[in-house]
Amino acid sequence: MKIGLYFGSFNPIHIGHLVIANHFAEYSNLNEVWFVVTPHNPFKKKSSLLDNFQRLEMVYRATKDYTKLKPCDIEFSLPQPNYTINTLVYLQEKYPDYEFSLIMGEDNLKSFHKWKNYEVILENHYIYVYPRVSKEKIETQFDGHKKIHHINAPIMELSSTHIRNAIKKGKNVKPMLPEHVWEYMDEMNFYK
Ligand SMILES: Nc1ncnc2c1ncn2[C@@H]1O[C@H](COP(=O)(O)OP(=O)(O)OP(=O)(O)O)[C@@H](O)[C@H]1O
Ligand SMILES: O=C(O)c1ccc[n+]([C@@H]2O[C@H](COP(=O)([O-])O)[C@@H](O)[C@H]2O)c1
Repeated sequence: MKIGLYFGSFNPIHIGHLVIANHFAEYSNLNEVWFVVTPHNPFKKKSSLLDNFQRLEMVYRATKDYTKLKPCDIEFSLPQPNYTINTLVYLQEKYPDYEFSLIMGEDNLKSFHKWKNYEVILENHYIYVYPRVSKEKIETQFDGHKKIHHINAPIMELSSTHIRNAIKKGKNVKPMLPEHVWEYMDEMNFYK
């Protein structure tokens, strides 16, 4: 079983995330894509984050109609901030027969050399990188690395930050969110 791990805060999950995950589920050799909801990204402040379970609930609602896309709460029970290496080691021990790969945007690859034990991650896992912002490839120290594959996926310039700010200003953000997520956020008055 080949699993693509798509890590993020998902505060909230939006159409950009869903389009990417679905692209990998449909056009790569991955059997499933798991959205790993991160309680605390070591590079981000935790203060603006919605509760873990509410972010997980949004991922659950976004993926429930897609058989190959799954929410994953594995990081909720691991030490924080959440270093990806710890999660990968834990998952590999729990599912020894699965092959876990990472899915990340080109923006994240630029700072990947600052991640804890990134060399160990690269030794043991493939990384699938998709473009962000422009179709022109961003150069990094990982160019040509045999474990890193660049995949041509659709670009949607959306971000959770933009969505949260727009909601605060009273703007309509409905088209940027999976329908069930928008309904839940609206009902719960999130980010207002
Ligand atoms: N529009 C998008 N298209 C494709 N990938 C995205 C998009 N937005 C974010 N990602 C990627 O999704 C993963 C999880 O992202 P994250 O939850 O941090 O979302 P974000 O929209 O970047 O959030 P924030 O604005 O709060 O930083 C990261 O790998 C990030 O690069
Ligand atoms: O392991 C690390 O050192 C590390 C450093 C920065 C980010 N990450 C993980 O990368 C994921 C996506 O990050 P971001 O910046 O797009 O929110 C999230 O799950 C973080 O925990 C991991």
